[in-house]
Amino acid sequence: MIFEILISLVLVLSTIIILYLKWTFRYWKSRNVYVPDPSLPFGNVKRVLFGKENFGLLVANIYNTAKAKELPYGGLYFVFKPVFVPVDNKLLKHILITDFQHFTDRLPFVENEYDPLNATLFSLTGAKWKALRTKLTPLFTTGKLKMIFQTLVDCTNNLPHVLDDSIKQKQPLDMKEISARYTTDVLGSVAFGIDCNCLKNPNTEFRIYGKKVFETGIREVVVPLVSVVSPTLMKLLRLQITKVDVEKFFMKIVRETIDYRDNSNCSRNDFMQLLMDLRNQELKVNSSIIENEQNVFYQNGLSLEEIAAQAYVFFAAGFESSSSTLNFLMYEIVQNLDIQQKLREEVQRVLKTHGNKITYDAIQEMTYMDKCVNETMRKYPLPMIPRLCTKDYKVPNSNLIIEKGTPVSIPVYGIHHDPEYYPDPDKFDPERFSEENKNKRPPLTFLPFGEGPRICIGTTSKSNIICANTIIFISGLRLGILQTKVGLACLLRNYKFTLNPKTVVPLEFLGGQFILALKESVWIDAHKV
Ligand code: HEM
Repeated sequence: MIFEILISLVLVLSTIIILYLKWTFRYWKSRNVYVPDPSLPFGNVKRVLFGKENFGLLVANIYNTAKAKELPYGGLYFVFKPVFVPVDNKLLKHILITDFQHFTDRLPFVENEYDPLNATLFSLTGAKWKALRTKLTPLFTTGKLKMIFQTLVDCTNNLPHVLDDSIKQKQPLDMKEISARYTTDVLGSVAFGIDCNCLKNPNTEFRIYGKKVFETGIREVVVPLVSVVSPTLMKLLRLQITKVDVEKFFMKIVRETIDYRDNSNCSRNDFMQLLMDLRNQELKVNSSIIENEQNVFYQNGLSLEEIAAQAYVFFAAGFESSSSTLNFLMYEIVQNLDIQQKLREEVQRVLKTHGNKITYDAIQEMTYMDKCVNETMRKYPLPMIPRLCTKDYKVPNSNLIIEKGTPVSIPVYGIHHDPEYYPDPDKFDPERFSEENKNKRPPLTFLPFGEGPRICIGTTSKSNIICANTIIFISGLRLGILQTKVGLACLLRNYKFTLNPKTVVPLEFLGGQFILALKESVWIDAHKV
């Protein structure tokens, strides 16, 4: 009898869930929004959740199909959560810039009481985000970047040893690993003030925990899933995005560094020092950009947890993006040897006029390198940028209302591979970024750093940012690009590179990810010039 009751209960419950999902899956169709057919119970992301498809590429497919049907937008279901995908170029501008006050946040957001290391600029919301952004923006001025430039160059000191060893031992270089170790050295040094020496010793504690930040398992799929589908449940269950051992490690490092510098009265040219200097600075922030928040928001100096969180996000946000850019660029120039040769000639010629030293000004003079880096970020960007609708939004020239709480996926990969903007999009062609060609494209067709007030903080802004009543002109080279270029100049000045047959061509991306992560490494052979 009990068994029969149980079976009936399960049947009734399953029917209710199926009916609920079926009803949910009518959401976009009833609003006349194109959506690929969802399937029960995962909507459109079954293959993503089972590690078979990259989420950014799924969004790109929706962009392509909607664009082919001449539609201004499309949608998808992340399990049962409807997600909006803008396609039209003008609509993108509204969401990212003009009507930003409707889309100020991104998922997943974080409650800092039980996930302090994730209370970063990337995940904070509303006025808290605005206040912190205003506070941290001055850290990225040209002057500050010039100040830490030598630290970047020092991190390349061990690169030639790694190359010489591989030549001596006739072993190919695992470019993914080398880029990751070099980037860890740079970010460990500039964000945490630690000499990691990962290029010399790949098994340092910093590299081990740095790797853990990006390791994916079931937990790394389930927690972000809950955060997108039900932020309320995330709060109720006090789920933490950061892994506990990773949090402990980074908090310990920051505490020790701060104590050491305070007690020994020593300082360094790095972000950790700049963050420490912000400890006692009170700031009056005009948060009028965020509606329904109090107009003026007072932010106290940074606490230890806040310093740790920002150093951590500089590492987490800067690591994957910068190291993969270097990795993909090396892959492209071993496939296109004429481009490699032209790049090497530029590096050697410019360095000669700078006393054979890699200087800030020398890097800025390498214009062909700039084109190559841009073309790499076009072909291999962060494939999708998330936003969250924070206030109901009526899409211009349509009856559609994007409801508060709806996640928005900006289809960066789709745009960067759209033949209307980039003919023959799979071809690696740095000349797409000549002044003439750049001017031919509409705005918002190159989004490697995002756009609008939430654009990557390590970037140049076309607009000026108002901070504590002072206008700060952010200019010069972006930190992420700067470290990629410094690494590249060091690699190319004395070495040639060819593709090792171990590399799987064409490259394949891992499924189940939000970034373009490679399934297999890029293997290359180094030769002295
Ligand atoms: C080639 C290197 C890099 C690329 C391609 C890149 C790309 C991006 C992108 C696409 C976003 C999202 C922007 C948006 O939502 O509109 C972002 C945000 C961010 N990035 Fe970067 N990034 C790079 C390097 C760095 C570095 C080196 C740092 C730190 C030192 C950094 C810190 C951040 C932070 C803090 C945010 C969140 C900004 C906010 O919400 O206010 N990034 N980045």
